[in-house]
Amino acid sequence: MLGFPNAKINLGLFITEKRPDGFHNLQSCFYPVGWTDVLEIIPAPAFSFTSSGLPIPGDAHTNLCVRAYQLLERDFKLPPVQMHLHKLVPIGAGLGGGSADAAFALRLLNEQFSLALTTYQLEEYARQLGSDCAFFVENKPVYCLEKGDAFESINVDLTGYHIVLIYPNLAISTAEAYANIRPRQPEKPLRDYLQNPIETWRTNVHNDFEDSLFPKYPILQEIKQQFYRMGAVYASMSGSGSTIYGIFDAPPAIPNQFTSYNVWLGKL
Ligand SMILES: C[C@](O)(CO)[C@H](O)COP(=O)(O)OP(=O)(O)OC[C@H]1O[C@@H](n2ccc(N)nc2=O)[C@H](O)[C@@H]1O
Ligand SMILES: Nc1ncnc2c1ncn2[C@@H]1O[C@H](COP(=O)(O)OP(=O)(O)OP(=O)(O)O)[C@@H](O)[C@H]1O
Repeated sequence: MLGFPNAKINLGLFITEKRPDGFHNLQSCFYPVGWTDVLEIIPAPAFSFTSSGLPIPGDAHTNLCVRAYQLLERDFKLPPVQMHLHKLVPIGAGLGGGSADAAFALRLLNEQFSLALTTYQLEEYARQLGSDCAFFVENKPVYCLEKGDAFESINVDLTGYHIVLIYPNLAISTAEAYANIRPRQPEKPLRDYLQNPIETWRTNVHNDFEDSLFPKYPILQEIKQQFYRMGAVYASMSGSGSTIYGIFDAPPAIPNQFTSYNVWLGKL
């Protein structure tokens, strides 16, 4: 069985407080984008996991796809499988790539072996693998609260807009990015700003990670500014970085200065 675990972007990211468990409460809108990995899971005589494409740091035994299989194996008698992941979505990028792989592994195993898990049950498993992971079960635009794993519906539809994502070959660890954050309570909930037209977002739909990461990595701010010079209706960093995205009315020409970076262009 074949799946295409996709990236997400954050439309705004307010980090509101540090929690007693060490994690942070946040407000964000997660929005799926079409930059994908490829994940194949087929029944096999013995369990195996292999990957190709972008190198994934860490031992293959700890890959999130393997951890998804092991999590379900605790509760179900799963037959052995051969899993292959072709990695295309950059890592340490704020795009939730690893979380998407894990969620798609859960979804594919559920289907392949007719486990009959509901969306709610799949989300419960996904939460154990990462804060971003539960989003990829339903994989539709959603307003996120708490650790990024509690959802409310929101009326944000960017269908028809063009998007450019630039990963400037700079991996940022999520844990490290959170460690340098000073949480703040916003004047108004992010949801209120997102309900206004996208043309107004530039002034108040903010990613709080930009405040600590832009001074440290000036290239990130340069890309964002370049997107606005190119006519973006909205531009921002995604998640804990380092990917910067720009949303456009029409597909833009990519300046030469970006050709050495990992660039993805598509439609929302
Ligand atoms: C930055 C975001 O991508 C926003 O969408 C997510 O909050 C990150 O989610 P994620 O990559 O799934 O993160 P996890 O694998 O759950 O956690 C990695 C580390 O990030 C920190 N972390 C993560 C999520 C959160 N709400 N608060 C945190 O403080 C913790 O130090 C944690 O040990
Ligand atoms: N399938 C996978 N894809 C990517 N990283 C994985 C995967 N499985 C395990 N990992 C581990 O997770 C780490 C990346 O996590 P991290 O959360 O920083 O990046 P991300 O997947 O780009 O997501 P985000 O930055 O949005 O949180 C890697 O260094 C790697 O050790």
